[in-house]
Formats: sequence, structure tokens, C-alpha cells
Amino acid sequence: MDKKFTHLIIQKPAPFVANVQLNRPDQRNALNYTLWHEIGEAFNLLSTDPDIRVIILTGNGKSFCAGLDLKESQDLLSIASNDTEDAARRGRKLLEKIKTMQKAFTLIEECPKPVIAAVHGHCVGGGIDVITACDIRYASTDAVFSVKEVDIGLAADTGTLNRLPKIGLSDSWVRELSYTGRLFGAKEALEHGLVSKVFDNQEVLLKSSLELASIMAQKSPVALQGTKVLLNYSRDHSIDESLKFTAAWNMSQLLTDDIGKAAMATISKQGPPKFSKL
Ligand SMILES: CC/C=C\C=C\CC(=O)SCCNC(=O)CCNC(=O)[C@H](O)C(C)(C)COP(=O)(O)OP(=O)(O)OC[C@H]1O[C@@H](n2cnc3c(N)ncnc32)[C@H](O)[C@@H]1OP(=O)(O)O
Repeated sequence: MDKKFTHLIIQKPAPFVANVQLNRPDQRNALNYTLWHEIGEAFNLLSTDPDIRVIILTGNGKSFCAGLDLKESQDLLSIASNDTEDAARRGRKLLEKIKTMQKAFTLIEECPKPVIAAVHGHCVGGGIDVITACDIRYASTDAVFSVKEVDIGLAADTGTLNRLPKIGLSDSWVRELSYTGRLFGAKEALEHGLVSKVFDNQEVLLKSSLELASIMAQKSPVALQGTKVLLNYSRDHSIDESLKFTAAWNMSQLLTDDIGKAAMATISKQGPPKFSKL
């Protein structure tokens, strides 16, 4: 990808795999508006990049992400306290701001390519918003999480409270974390299913994330992207609705050459076939 970002680095560590790196290490990857916006922009671009089939999301430096940049969030507060405008107008400005911020992380979810969040160090507040929009969450043993918003006087509004209840966790546990903001570690996150694997250190975490990404990147991109689209749809709809959507989706997608190539490779016991770009 040619686009240059201020607070993101995008590398291509393996064929068809992108590594999106949050890159404000000195601020523990706190999300200022530039980084917030760039996350959405990057995933939007990657969603149609035919050279990328799987994305790994990591944080550079000591932490994965320290959440909202508390030093650069003054304009949010200034909208709220601007007494030259009435409450309704200030409310409408806040609405637009929140919707824009929500959309940046929704673009991770809407990206049809699977996204693996590889979490080390702290992942708090907005960091949880980010990882709940990802498909797969891996962590290293040093990872520390917190649904921190309640501690700064707000109800999380950019994804956590909307997505955490949908990823198969205990409702009681989600509520306990959201009402207290308490820290919890990788072991607890694994026990409850917030992350699906924990690794001894960040190096092994990154290596294992790359291995996983490379396996997925060898699959038919038609099949892989369709699988993400259909899993997301079925999470948000009844079985009957999602069966209908699946049938309509595959009306076109079953016309792919990839099925023949994959079947032939299986029968002839060759390695994974080379699929055309999508
Ligand atoms: C509409 C609203 C939408 C979304 C709202 C989201 C809400 C949230 O995200 S709530 C969560 C907010 N974040 C926090 O409360 C975390 C604050 N940070 C910390 O607790 C710690 O920094 C740490 C993450 C536990 C890491 O600790 P440590 O490794 O010891 O580093 P520090 O020395 O504390 O920090 C280094 C450096 O980074 C700056 N920094 C860290 N976090 C933030 C932050 N969230 N915002 C701005 N800056 C941050 C910290 O100030 C230090 O800067 P120096 O200039 O070096 O002092």
C-alpha cells in the first residue's frame, strides 16, 4: 500500500498478509484523533487491496493500546462545555463526533479480510473497542486489559459495550468488567474466551499470529472473505434470516473457479492451489 500514515506502520511480513502496527509507542499507542481516523482509513483501503488476504493488528512499544488519548481529547470536552451554543446544538456535534469515531472501528469489522489482534502489554478503554472489532484475539502472558471507560466518567461508546456481549462471553463477567473497570490479565481473558490463545512472550505471539495468518492467506479469498461476511451476518440475525442471506450470497460466489481448483488440489494431494487475486 502506497499511502503513508502518521501513526500507523503497515508491513507485509508474508505473502498476502499485512501487519498494521499502531505506532505511537512513547504514548503507549494512545488513540488521538489522527490515529483513530487512520485506523479506519487503513482498514478501508486494505479491504479492497487484492494483495492482502489477512491482517494482523499489533501495537509498537510497551503497550498494545492505552485507549483514548486523554491529553488530546480536549476538543470533545470543549464541544460539551462551549456555552456559545445551546445544548441541542452541542449534542448534535457530539453525536457526529461519536458516530465518526465508532465508524473507524466498524471499518475493521466490515473489512472482509480476517483480522487477528495480537495483544501485548496494556490494552485498555479504546484498545478493547479495537480488539472486539477484530476476528481473532491472541495475547502474550504480559497482556493486561481493562474496560476502563467507567473510570473516566463515561459509558464506553465506540464498540466495547456493543461487541463484547456478542462474542460468546459470560454476561456476568462482561458486566463485572464494564461496571468496575478493573484490570485483568491474559489468563483470565483466555478462561472467559476474550482471547483464544496466550503465548509466553510477544515474540512467540507475533510468530504464531503470522503462522495463523499465513495458513488463512493460502485459502481461496472468495471462500475466506465470504466466511467472514457470513459469520458477521449470522451473529446479528436469526438463523432463518442468515440462511437466506447465505443462499443469496453463494448464488454468485459458488460460480468461482476456486472451488474447482481447491477440489482438484485435494484429490491430487498437491499443495494448496494458487488462487487469483480478489
Ligand atoms: C467519545 C469517547 C470515545 C472513546 C473513549 C474511550 C475511553 C478510553 O479509552 S478510557 C481509557 C483511557 N486510558 C487510560 O486511562 C490509560 C492511561 N494510561 C495508563 O494508565 C498507563 O499509561 C499505562 C497504559 C498503564 C502504561 O503505563 P506505563 O507503561 O507505566 O507508561 P506511562 O509512563 O504511564 O505512560 C508513558 C507515556 O504515555 C502517555 N500516555 C499513556 N496513556 C495515555 C493516554 N491514554 N492518553 C495520553 N497519553 C497517555 C503518558 O502520559 C506518558 O507520557 P509522558 O509524556 O512520557 O509522560
